[in-house]
Amino acid sequence: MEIESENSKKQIQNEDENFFQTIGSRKKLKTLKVIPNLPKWIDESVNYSGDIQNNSVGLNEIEQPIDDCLLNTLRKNGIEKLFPVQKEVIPKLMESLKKKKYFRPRDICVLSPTGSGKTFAYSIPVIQYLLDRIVTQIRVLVILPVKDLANQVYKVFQNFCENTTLRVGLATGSSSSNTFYKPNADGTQTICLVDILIATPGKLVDLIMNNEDSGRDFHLRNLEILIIDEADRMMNETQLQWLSTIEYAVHGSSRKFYCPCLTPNAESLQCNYNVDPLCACSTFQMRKTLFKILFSVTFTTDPEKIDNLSLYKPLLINMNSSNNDDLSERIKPVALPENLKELMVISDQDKKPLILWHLMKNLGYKRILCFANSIVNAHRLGQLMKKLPELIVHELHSKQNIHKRTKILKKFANGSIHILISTDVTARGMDIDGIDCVVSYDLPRNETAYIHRIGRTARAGKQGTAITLISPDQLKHFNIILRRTHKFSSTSNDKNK
Ligand SMILES: Nc1ncnc2c1ncn2[C@@H]1O[C@H](COP(=O)(O)OP(=O)(O)OP(=O)(O)O)[C@@H](O)[C@H]1O
Repeated sequence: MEIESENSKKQIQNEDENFFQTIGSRKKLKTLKVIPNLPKWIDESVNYSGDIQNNSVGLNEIEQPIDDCLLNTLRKNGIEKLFPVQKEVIPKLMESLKKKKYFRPRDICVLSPTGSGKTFAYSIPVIQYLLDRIVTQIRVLVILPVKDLANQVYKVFQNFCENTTLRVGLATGSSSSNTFYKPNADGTQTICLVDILIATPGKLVDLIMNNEDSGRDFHLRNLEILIIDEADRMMNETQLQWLSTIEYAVHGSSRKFYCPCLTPNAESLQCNYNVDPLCACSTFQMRKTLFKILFSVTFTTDPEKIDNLSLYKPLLINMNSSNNDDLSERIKPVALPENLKELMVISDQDKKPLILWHLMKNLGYKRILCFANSIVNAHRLGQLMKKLPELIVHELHSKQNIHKRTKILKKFANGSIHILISTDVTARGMDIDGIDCVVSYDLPRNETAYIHRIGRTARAGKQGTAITLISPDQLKHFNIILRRTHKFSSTSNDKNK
């Protein structure tokens, strides 16, 4: 009897466990994996190998020839070969831009690892496209998430445009000049002063909106090409609604227009030229279309965010060459720089500053970029490290103004600073020459942050080391980050782990 009642008790308990989740219980419930419903164009991506060592080509070896003045600038900067992303993307963009007069080009989205040369991949073809323009108008807009990055890209464009008649403008919160248009001699018209505008979203929205309010002379009615660098980060800047503001500034109040060829009753149907097939009306409106080009290391798997970009028949070029069957995994960060060595040091929190000192003094690293998770942490560590002998240490964070940050970065690049302790403000896109070691002093929050941090070294095919300092209790979290980062990375990366 007793045994029977024991059994029935157990049975009831098991049934209960199946129906109820007890809060705080250790039992793991199987959770179903959510598979995002991603658009078909991601499945139809064209994949290439991003191997800089084996897949670079000579400057004259691509299908569409690069103009002599751009070739001269490249050679002057010591560039003799085009990296894989440049080899694949430059001819495709040139071809799309050539045909742009007659056909609306497919929008292009490029995924490529950190330090693989994405900036040249978009700057060369758009400058070449503008070389024979007659009237100066803002025709190209490059959007970047932060001032420091916008500054960096501005310098690249300025360098390429030096021996041309093209003018480049910079619109960030701290840019010294905000004059992009001026009145002509008799004051009857306005003259545009820039062909290519590099901007951060906040400043650009401010220029567009204030122009509307106060009648200033800023407009984007002639904009033809929109380049979105660090596209995945830009997709998160939703609070400003920067993309719809730009599109509004280009197209005016309505992006739709009446399409009489599709219906006898013209008023009853509007043809959305973003999604509908080309027709007589849409070709008539061709001048008003905006060619969108996106560059990123990582990409969102959120279908809503992708949809918000309203891309036109997008073509995805993936330099990560992962052929994973799972669509959502294909656009995740997969490839790391080829010559990157990843290391981790398990240490108690109070020993970490000494490890940093040891790396510099005993292991011979010359220039270390060290990441902390907050301004307070960076400042505290900076103050402590400054007390250690024979080390020149500086800190860098968003509370410093852009001029101070630029000055520090310049000093760091020319070797006058040994260790730069930074928040994640420098983690994305910053190209600082000669960093031989990146240290994550605080554990990065996720795999995306980790990939961007370690991507500050081993750039352009060079060697580099990334070291993560972790306390024993962080090991589990760091393992998850590593597993996600290396899930599909190539064997060349695996051997460096
Ligand atoms: N063909 C080339 N030959 C030699 N160096 C190059 C070449 N192309 C680019 N570089 C150099 O490689 C470095 C990295 O380039 P870039 O900043 O464009 O990389 P990125 O892919 O945009 O990186 P991130 O994703 O981190 O922003 C730069 O210093 C650039 O001058």
